[in-house]
Amino acid sequence: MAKTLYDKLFELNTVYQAEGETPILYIHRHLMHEVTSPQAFAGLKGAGRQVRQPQKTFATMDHSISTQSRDPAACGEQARIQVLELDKNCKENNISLYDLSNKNQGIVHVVGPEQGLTLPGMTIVCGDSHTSTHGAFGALAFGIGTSEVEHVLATQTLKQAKAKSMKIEVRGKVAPGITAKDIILAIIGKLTMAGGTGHVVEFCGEAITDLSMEGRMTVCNMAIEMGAKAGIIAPDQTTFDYLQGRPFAPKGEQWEQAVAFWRTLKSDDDAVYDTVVTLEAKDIAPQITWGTNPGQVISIDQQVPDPQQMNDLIAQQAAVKALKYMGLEAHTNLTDVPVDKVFIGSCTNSRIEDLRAAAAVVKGRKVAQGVTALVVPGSGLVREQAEKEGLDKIFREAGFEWRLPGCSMCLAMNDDRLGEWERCASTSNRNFESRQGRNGRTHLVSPAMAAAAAVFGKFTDIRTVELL
Ligand SMILES: CC(C)[C@H](C(=O)O)[C@@H](O)C(=O)O
Ligand code: SF4
Repeated sequence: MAKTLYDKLFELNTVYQAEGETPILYIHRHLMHEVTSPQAFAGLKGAGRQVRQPQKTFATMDHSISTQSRDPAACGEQARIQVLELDKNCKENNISLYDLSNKNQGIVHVVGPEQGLTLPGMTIVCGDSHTSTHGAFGALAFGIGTSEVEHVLATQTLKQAKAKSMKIEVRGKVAPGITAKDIILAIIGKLTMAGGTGHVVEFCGEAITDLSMEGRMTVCNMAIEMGAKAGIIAPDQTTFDYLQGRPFAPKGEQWEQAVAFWRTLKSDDDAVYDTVVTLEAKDIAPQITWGTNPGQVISIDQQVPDPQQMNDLIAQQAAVKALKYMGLEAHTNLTDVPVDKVFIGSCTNSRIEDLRAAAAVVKGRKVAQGVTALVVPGSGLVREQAEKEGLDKIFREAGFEWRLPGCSMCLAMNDDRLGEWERCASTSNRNFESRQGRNGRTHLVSPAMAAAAAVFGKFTDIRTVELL
């Protein structure tokens, strides 16, 4: 029978299967950060068990750290304990750690691909929902809970039922200025935040294969925001070119063999999916969320929707509540709405291409009066590359803060957060109530749109902005 890419990845990595039982997958890479690992290590220790394959686990520090200083105590006692626990646990168990003094340190989903740890065909897990990012390489990658982290540490395997399959095809080419972030927000807008529930989503079509690896990661990163278990994109030459020469990528003859195998990782032409969704790329305009879930999204040239015009009662009630929280009226043009803060960063949009896109808009301009704007590179290597290209200078001269790598203002778990009722243009992936700080208001946008909001002081249609 014809197989989908997901079928192939699942079969390839199943090490135990029996009638009436949940299959068991082998796990190639276990990524880790300071927030979801301490209890897992404690559980393991309590049970007197060892880490089964420490060389397959890689850790970094990202959530509970400051991006203004490398002092582990900078974000308070709880954060300090988390960070030091991770350090201790990695040392005790021979696990590689990119700690705060390591130049490769950064957000776990930026670091993995960058190091070549993320390879096609692999199973990759992490105690973090945005592990779906790694699916951009044709890996089966998904977030797991803390008890599963413990299980993977002990066995290097995981019980996993097979999900349903969904194909999302984005046909044709996007218009100039439209980015991966706009594509995925438009998809979530169409499907809603629950549209992918129970599915592993394969993204395909010309607009997807046209994307760089950075763009593909942005798309798969947010698969989780429509409720999907994972997102995947079939590997191709773009994938191989990105990976070649990375520290953990295969070398020499092994590289050739690997690429030959990776080329087989695609859905058969006549493969059947449980759900199929199609979008036309040319219809996608710059996207911006107006509400408190990522499905509450519009094109920048549309007005904020009127709940009274919504047929679905639940959607209507959610919209009323969201508008109240966001301090917005129906029929508002968001291009009339000022912002207080701008956050360019997170595992969705903190890679070099994202910073280049933002810098292109910022160049020759200044951050608007009253706006606080920060750029937080996703990793030490992204930061280094950006500095080599002089992007840091462009940002600093315009009045942006240029930070050290970490999750920063994506979530209110460190020293960066929104003040009460502050409005933020953010390149991150979640906009629920208080996500970026108590009673903060988040609008999810692309890096170029965030940069435009910073320099014009209000949301701006990137298609109207001239590059200086
Ligand atoms: C802290 C962590 C468990 C969490 C996640 O799983 O996604 C975080 O990364 C987030 O983005 O909310
Ligand atoms: S950057 Fe944000 S979404 Fe990504 S792992 Fe960190 S907190 Fe989660």
